[in-house]
Amino acid sequence: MWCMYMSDVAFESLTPAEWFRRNKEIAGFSSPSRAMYQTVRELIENALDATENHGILPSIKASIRYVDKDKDLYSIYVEDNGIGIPEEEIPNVFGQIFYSSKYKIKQHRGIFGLGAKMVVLYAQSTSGMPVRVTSSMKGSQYIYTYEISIDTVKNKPVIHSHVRVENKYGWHGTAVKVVLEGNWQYAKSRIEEYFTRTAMITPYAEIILIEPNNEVLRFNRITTIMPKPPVEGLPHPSSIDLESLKQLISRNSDIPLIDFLKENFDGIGDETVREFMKTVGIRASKHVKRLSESELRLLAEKMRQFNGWRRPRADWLSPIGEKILANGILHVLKPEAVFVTTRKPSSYSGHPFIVEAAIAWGGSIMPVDKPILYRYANKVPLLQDEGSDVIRHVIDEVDWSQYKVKFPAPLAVVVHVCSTKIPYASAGKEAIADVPEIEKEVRLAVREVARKLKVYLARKEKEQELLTKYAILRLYTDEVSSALSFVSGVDENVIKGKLEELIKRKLGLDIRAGPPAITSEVGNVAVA
Ligand SMILES: Nc1ncnc2c1ncn2[C@@H]1O[C@H](COP(=O)(O)OP(=O)(O)OP(=O)(O)O)[C@@H](O)[C@H]1O
Repeated sequence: MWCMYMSDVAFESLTPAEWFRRNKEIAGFSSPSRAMYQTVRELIENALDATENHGILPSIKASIRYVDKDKDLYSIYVEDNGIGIPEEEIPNVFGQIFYSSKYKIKQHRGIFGLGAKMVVLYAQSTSGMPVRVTSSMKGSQYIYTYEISIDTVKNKPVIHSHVRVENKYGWHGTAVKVVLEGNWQYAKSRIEEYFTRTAMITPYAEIILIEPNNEVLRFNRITTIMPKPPVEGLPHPSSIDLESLKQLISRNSDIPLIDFLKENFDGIGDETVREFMKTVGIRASKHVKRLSESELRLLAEKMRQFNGWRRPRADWLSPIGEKILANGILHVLKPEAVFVTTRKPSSYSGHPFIVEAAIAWGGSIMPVDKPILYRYANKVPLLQDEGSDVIRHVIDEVDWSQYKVKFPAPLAVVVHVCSTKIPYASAGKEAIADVPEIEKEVRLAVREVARKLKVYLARKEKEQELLTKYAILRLYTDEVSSALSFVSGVDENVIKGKLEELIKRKLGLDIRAGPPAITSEVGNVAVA
């Protein structure tokens, strides 16, 4: 019976490409509209990584066009002016799942080495057409174009065509075109929202989207100041586990443990390493390749537990920065005032992170019953799964009345978390998990900008009170001046002028400033 059962069970192995072809929804390709949005998102994120992370001001052109309206087939095209992709790498970059240049300790939008391949897989599963990739590296003599699909059984690229032309005008960048099944009607608003939210934190980018009906969504570059690109970092000792320790040792030459630690980790200086070695009980001069299994286990455990490491460095991060963030928000949301903060670097489990927060108030922001929340992780707008995001949880617990906010109120809150490892709550990369250290920093950041808002609202309230008092007193000046002029014979206008001066002095208003008015705060930026 048992044997029969066993003989009924057939085992097989799937390549990552085949597995993801069967489980597209895990990567966000769950329906034609969602797939359209996800495609745009993956391609735009690659385009931004290829430009700003290399100090290039991004110019991105995207278009979505009908290919066959009856069959819901669309072409999606995204072109950037980035560093380009080496010619020989293009097939693997678009045709092999888990192939990436971003498996590094450094802040990127991309992390998995999956996005572009999911786009190709979805396109070939729906339209049957390969992706077309055109690219040229900076300074390259040629522009090369490939047509590629994925052999999912082998997880390898299939090259349909490969041409090379002379690069006459020194173009560099990458242009990707795919044809896939979509649903523009349902995807439109989410895609437009994605572009708008992206533009809000990248005011140094020029982004254009041409929609199927030829409508154009354009975001002009309003500043040429960009965040400093991140540099590549080393792992922090408190983020290490046994397997990563073994891998690092196997990639190294057989050197003494103390040198291995100093050379391969962030935050380990001479003094720290000496202190640490006292807690481990392994000889500092022992060569790493001679460490036994139990010594390796002990070492990894002690590295995670030791409290004396320096904090992870934040050079691997690239926060947006207060001025750029304020500029972007003013440009896109057009509020009356904006308050911004970039917090100092912090860390969780050995991963550095920085939280940035902004509050935008009034102007074109419509009054709502709870704050409009704009969430970002590594400069990527998060549009889905808001309910499971730590940022939403923090915002929900804020008592806004403490900050003089009475709902409905024209209040938008922007929170950006950047890290070498964003702890996403799910594979869809749409929500940040509840990590206590991140939660605390988000809370502090939001409170910091909320306090600025409170000061601003208190000042406005006072101005409003003065305005009302002035208006009431001003009602009587004509009558009183006329009566006093009649009794004293002094010119009525002279008395009126004196009376107005007196009122202003008593109300503490600037006499030269003319009648009081709420000062225009359009464009007011307060950097907390
Ligand atoms: N427009 C582009 N310009 C330059 N390089 C690109 C571009 N698009 C993709 N690449 C290269 O292809 C690699 C794979 O991209 P892919 O979208 O599959 O994964 P990823 O961006 O590394 O991670 P994720 O799956 O999280 O998006 C990138 O790491 C990058 O090196």
